[in-house]
Amino acid sequence: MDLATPSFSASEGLILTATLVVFDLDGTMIDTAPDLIESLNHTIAARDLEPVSFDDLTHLVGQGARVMIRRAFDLRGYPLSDQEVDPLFDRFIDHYKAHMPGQSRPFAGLEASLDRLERDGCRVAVCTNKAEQLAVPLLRKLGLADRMAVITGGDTFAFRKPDGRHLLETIRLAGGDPAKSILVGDSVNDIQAAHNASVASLGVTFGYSDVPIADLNPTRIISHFDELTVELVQETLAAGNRAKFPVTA
Ligand SMILES: O=C(O)COP(=O)(O)O
Ligand SMILES: [Mg+2]
Repeated sequence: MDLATPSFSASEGLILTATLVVFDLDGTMIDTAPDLIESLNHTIAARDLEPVSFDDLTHLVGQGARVMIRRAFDLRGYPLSDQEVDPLFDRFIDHYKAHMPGQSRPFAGLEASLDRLERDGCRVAVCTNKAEQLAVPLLRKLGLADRMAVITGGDTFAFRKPDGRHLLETIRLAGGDPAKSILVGDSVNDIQAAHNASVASLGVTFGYSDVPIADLNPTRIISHFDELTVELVQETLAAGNRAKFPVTA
C-alpha cells in the first residue's frame, strides 16, 4: 500500500454525507387537520364568526397560525388589523397546546417508512411552517421528535417556506447536503421552497393542498407512505428538481 496516498479524498468524504429526507409536518407527516380546525374555530368564535370546514382549511393552512387566522377572518369578510391578530394568535396557541396531540396522528405507514429509510442509511428532519413551540412538542408527544436530525418551524428563521432558505438552513443544521436531500411535502409552499432551493421534491396526495399536487410538478408523487423507500428517494434525487413556477394551473 502506498502510504503517501490518502485512503480517501475530500470529495469521497462528501459521498459519506448521508442522504437526508426532509419532511413537512401538517398534512404530510401528521394528520393535524381536526385539531387545527378545532383550535381555529375556538379562536374565531371569540369574534362570533361561523366555524370553518376541512375544505376551508385547505385554503387557510400553510403559512402558520397567524396567517391562518387572518385568512379565516378574510373568508368571513372581516379583515383583521395587525394589533387584532396578536390576542387571537395567543388564543389559538393556548388552545392548541392544551389539547395536543388531540386527534393528530401520523399518516398511515409513516413510521414504517422512517424505519426503512433509517435502516437503509438515510437521515430524517422536519421543515414546517408550524410555529416551533407547537411543532416540537407535538412531534415529541407522538414519539417522533428524537429521530429527527433537526426540526425547524415557520418562526425559527426570519424566512419560511416557500423561501428556499428555510429548507437550505434546515439541511445545513441537519448536517446534510442539498444535492443529497429531498423535501417531502403536501402543498405549494413545500414544492416551491424545494424549487427555490434547487432541491428535489416528493409530493404527497393525501395532504391539505387546495390544488392537485401534480399541478405543482414535484419530482415524484406518492399517495401512501408504503411507497417511500430508499430506492424512490434515490430515483427522486437522480431526477432532480422539476417544479415550474409560477404555477398556472
Ligand atoms: O401550519 C401550517 O400552516 C403549515 O404547516 P406545514 O408547513 O407543516 O404544512
Ligand atoms: Mg403541509
